[in-house]
Amino acid sequence: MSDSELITLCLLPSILALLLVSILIQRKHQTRFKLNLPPGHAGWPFLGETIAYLKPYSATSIGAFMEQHISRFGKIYRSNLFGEPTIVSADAELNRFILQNEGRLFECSYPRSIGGILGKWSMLVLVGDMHRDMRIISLNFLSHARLRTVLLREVEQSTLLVLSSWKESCTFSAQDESKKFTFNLMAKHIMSLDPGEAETEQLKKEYVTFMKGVVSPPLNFPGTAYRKALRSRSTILKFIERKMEGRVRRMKEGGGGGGEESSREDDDLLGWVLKHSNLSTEQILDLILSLLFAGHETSSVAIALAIFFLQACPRAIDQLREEHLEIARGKKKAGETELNWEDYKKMEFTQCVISETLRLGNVVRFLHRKALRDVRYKGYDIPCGWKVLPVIAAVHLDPLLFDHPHHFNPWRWQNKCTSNPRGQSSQDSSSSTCPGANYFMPFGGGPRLCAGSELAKLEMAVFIHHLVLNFSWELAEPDEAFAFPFVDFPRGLPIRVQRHTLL
Ligand code: HEM
Repeated sequence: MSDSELITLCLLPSILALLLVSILIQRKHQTRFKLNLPPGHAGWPFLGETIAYLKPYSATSIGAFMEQHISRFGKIYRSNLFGEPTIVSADAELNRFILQNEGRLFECSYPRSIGGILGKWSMLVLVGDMHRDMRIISLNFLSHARLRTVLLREVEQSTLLVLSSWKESCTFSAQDESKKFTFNLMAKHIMSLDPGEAETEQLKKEYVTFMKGVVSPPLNFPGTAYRKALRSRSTILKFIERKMEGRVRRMKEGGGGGGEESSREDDDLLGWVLKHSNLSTEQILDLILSLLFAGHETSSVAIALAIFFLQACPRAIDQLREEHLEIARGKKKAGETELNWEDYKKMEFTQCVISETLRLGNVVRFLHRKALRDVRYKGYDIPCGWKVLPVIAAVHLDPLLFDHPHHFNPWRWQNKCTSNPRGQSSQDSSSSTCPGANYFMPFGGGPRLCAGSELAKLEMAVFIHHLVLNFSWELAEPDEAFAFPFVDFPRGLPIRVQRHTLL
C-alpha cells in the first residue's frame, strides 16, 4: 500500500464523521427552517431586545414595549431577551399550559446571575428532585396548621409593632414600613431574631444592600451594586452560619437546654432543617436566604400597593372599615384581643381587595422558563432549549378577560370571580361572569406555585385590619408604582396618617 493510500485510509473515518455531522446540522437547520415560529424579531446582536423590554413603566400597565409587540405580532411572539432566543407569552392559555407542564415540556430557568446571587441551592433556580425536596421543607414550614397556630399570632404582633410607631402629621415612607413589617416577620419565623435587636438591625442593613444587587444588572466590577450585593451575601451567609453553629452546639449540649428560648428555636425554620433534614450547610444557607428573599420582598410590595390603591378609593376603605369594625366589635363583646382564624375567615371583602391589588399591581410580572423539547402550541413551534417567558401581568391586564382592567375595582371579585390558585380550569367556568378568574395567577401555578401564597394573603389581611381600624391616610407627595421590572415606588410611597379610634 502506498503512503498516500495509507493516509487516505486513516483519514477516512474522520472525513466520514465530519460528513455525517454536517448532514445532521443541515437536517437540523432544515427542520428549524420548517418550524412555524411565532412572529417577532431578534433585535440587536447579543443584546437582542432586552434593554427595551426592561425599560421601566407604570406597574398598572404592561408597558409600551409589550403593548407595541402585542399589537404588531399578537399575544405570542418571539424575541431575543437576556442573551437568548425567547418566546414571550401574553396568552392566558399558553401561560397556564407552560406552568402546568413544568418538568415535562418546560423547566424553570432564571438568568445565571440570579443563581450567582441567591445561590445555586436557591429554590428559584433548582429543578428536579432537589427542588422537590426543598419545596417539601418550605411547604411544611408554611403549612395551613402553622398559619393557624403560630403565624397568625406572629403576623399580628409584627403588624402592631410597626403601626404603633406611626406618628400623626409626620411624613414617612409606607414602602419602608411595609418592608420593616415583612422583614421582622421573616427574620423571626426563620431564625427567631427579635425586631429591634442589634443583630436583627445589622442583618437588615446588609440585606438592603443585598437586595439592591439582586435587582441590578449583573455587572461584577468594583463599585457596582451587584459587586456590593455579592459581598453582602457572604456577610449574611456568615451571620446565618454563626447562628447555625450556635444551634448545633446547644443541641449537642443537651437538646437545646429547654426553656422558652430553646422551644422557640425548635419551632423556627433553622431549627427544623437542622433536626429534620439531611441538607448540607451550604444547602441550608441558600434555602434560608432564598426564603428570606421570597417572603420579604414580594409581600412588602403587595402591602405598599394596597395602601396606594386604597387611598384613591374611599368607597373601598369605607366597606373595609365596616367589615373590620364588625369583627372588632365581636371580639370586644367576647372579651378577646388577638385575632383568630375565625376572624380571618370573616374578612371576605378584604380578600377581594387583596385579589384586586395583586391583579392590578402585579408584584411578580413574568416568570422564566425554557422549553425542554420542541413544543407545538396553537399552531406555533417553541423550539427545544428556547427561553419562554409567561407574562402573568399581561393576562391580569387583558381587557378581554377583566372589564376595565386598569381600574382598581375590588367588587369585581365579589361572588363573580373565584380565583383558582392552582391555575387549573374551574369545574364550572360558565357560572363565572369574570372570564379572567381562571387565569388569575399572581402566585404562579403548577408544581412551582408560590409556597408562601397563604402567608402572603394572611399578612395583607391582618395589616389591612389594623390599618383601617386605626388610621386614615393620604399621599404626602405624588408617587406611583413602577415596574423595573421588580415593582417599586420611586419616592418610597410617602404618606401622612391620622389616628382614630372607632370602637
Ligand atoms: C404577595 C406576595 C407574593 C407573591 C406575589 C409571590 C409570588 C410568587 C410567584 C409568582 C412564584 C413562582 C415563581 C416561579 O414559578 O418561577 C413564587 C414562588 C415562591 N414563593 Fe412566593 N410570592 C409571594 C409571597 C411569598 C411569601 C410570603 C413566601 C414565604 C416565604 C413565598 C415563598 C415562595 C417560595 C419558597 C417560592 C418557590 C416555590 C417553588 O419553587 O416551588 N412567597 N412566589
